[in-house]
Amino acid sequence: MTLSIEKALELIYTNTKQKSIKILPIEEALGYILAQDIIATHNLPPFDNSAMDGYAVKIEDSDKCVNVTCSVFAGDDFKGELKHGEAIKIMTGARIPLGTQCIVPIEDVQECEDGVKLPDNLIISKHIRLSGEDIKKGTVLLSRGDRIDAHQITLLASQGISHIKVYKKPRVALFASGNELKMHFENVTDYQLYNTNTPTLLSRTQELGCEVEFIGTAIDTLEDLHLHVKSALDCDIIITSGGVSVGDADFTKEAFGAFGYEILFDKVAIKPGKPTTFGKIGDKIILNLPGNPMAAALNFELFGRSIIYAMSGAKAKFINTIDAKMKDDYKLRAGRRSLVPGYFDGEYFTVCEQFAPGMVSPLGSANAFIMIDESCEKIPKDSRVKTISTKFSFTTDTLKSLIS
Ligand SMILES: Nc1nc2c(c(=O)[nH]1)N[C@H]1C(S)=C(S)[C@@H](COP(=O)(O)OP(=O)(O)OC[C@H]3O[C@@H](n4cnc5c(N)ncnc54)[C@H](O)[C@@H]3O)O[C@H]1N2
Ligand code: MOO
Repeated sequence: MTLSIEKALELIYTNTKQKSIKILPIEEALGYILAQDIIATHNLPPFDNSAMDGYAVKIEDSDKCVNVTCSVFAGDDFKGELKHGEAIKIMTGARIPLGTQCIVPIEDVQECEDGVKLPDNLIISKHIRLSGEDIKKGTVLLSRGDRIDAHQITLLASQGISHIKVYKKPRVALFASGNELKMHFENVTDYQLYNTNTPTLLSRTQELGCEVEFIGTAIDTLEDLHLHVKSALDCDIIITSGGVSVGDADFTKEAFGAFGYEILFDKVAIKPGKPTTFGKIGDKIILNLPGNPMAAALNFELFGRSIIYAMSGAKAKFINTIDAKMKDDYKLRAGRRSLVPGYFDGEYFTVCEQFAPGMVSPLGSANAFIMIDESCEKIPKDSRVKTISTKFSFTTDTLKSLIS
């Protein structure tokens, strides 16, 4: 039965279990998904401090010449107290001396006989960074399901957190099938071509934070396919390409069948990508993509990416879109949801000049695609479309419609 994309994605999300957890030092946690909430254990800044190199002074000394008694540097444990008629020279980040009411930047004072002449417009608390104004002890800094990027590591380090609980990365096994295929490091003859799907999926799954195993390229025999399936079964997700159509050498589903393949869908109302197949062997998730390179790549972006997000433990596990305006009119044949690759420049979406399911060239220039509703025959220039990025990960914690 041919399934709608919505139903297919629902089956993916309901059948994919998230990974278990482990503990990692934060310097190794980049790209992982946090498996705990992080609560601030202390204020940041930890103490009131100066935002400027300048002078710690009292408001009532505005427009006066004051004596500079000493200097305080960041990292000093200065215990003295500021008195009327005095200034303490202070550096950015140094703890504010007791009795300070504001900081005057160095460039705002003039030298005078007894020290420095203060301006006449002093404002209470000016240039003082208050303890806790950035982070308050007890607040939730990061939540379970957040993806750890460089700036999340900033927050963790700011709290002196050395180890965190994360979800293990999904382990993906990849192989392609086809007698005509050779690896990029082999020689091809005039009736063969290079396997481009597996290197593509290998790179993309790595980009998406998976640990990846490249099993190889199978020839179109059940025996060789069985060998490849067996080698892939110790991973969490197996993604294949090719051999899912109705040709006499399309054995992929049959080969998985020998291992107890429970197929959850094997036809989707989408163009390209109709024969995309999804299912399980025990708790292993299987995605069989069509062989045609552009079809495989774009269908991976919908189904493969959703499997990875669902397994990753990420809170924002649903693909999200970015609105764009159509650069030009675009006409198409109605009847099936169509995936149309193109380039999103931040404002406009330009459809690739030429594309077809079996091509690789559109993948080089496209950075996004749009999924067009089956009822649509024309998208006018300047109309709004929802682009699905293939270069960035825009995700959301609520399921959104992806259809333009
Ligand atoms: N009678 C029908 N024929 C086809 C149908 C159909 O419904 N009825 N569907 C078509 C559609 S749609 C697709 S998509 C393809 C999918 O076929 P397979 O998944 O079985 O893929 P293959 O036949 O193995 O290969 C298709 C095409 O792609 C090239 N290919 C395959 N793998 C790779 C790879 N790893 N790297 C580069 N190129 C690859 C292969 O050489 C073929 O040209 O079936 C249609 N037929
Ligand atoms: O729909 Mo196939 O997946 O044309 O290329």
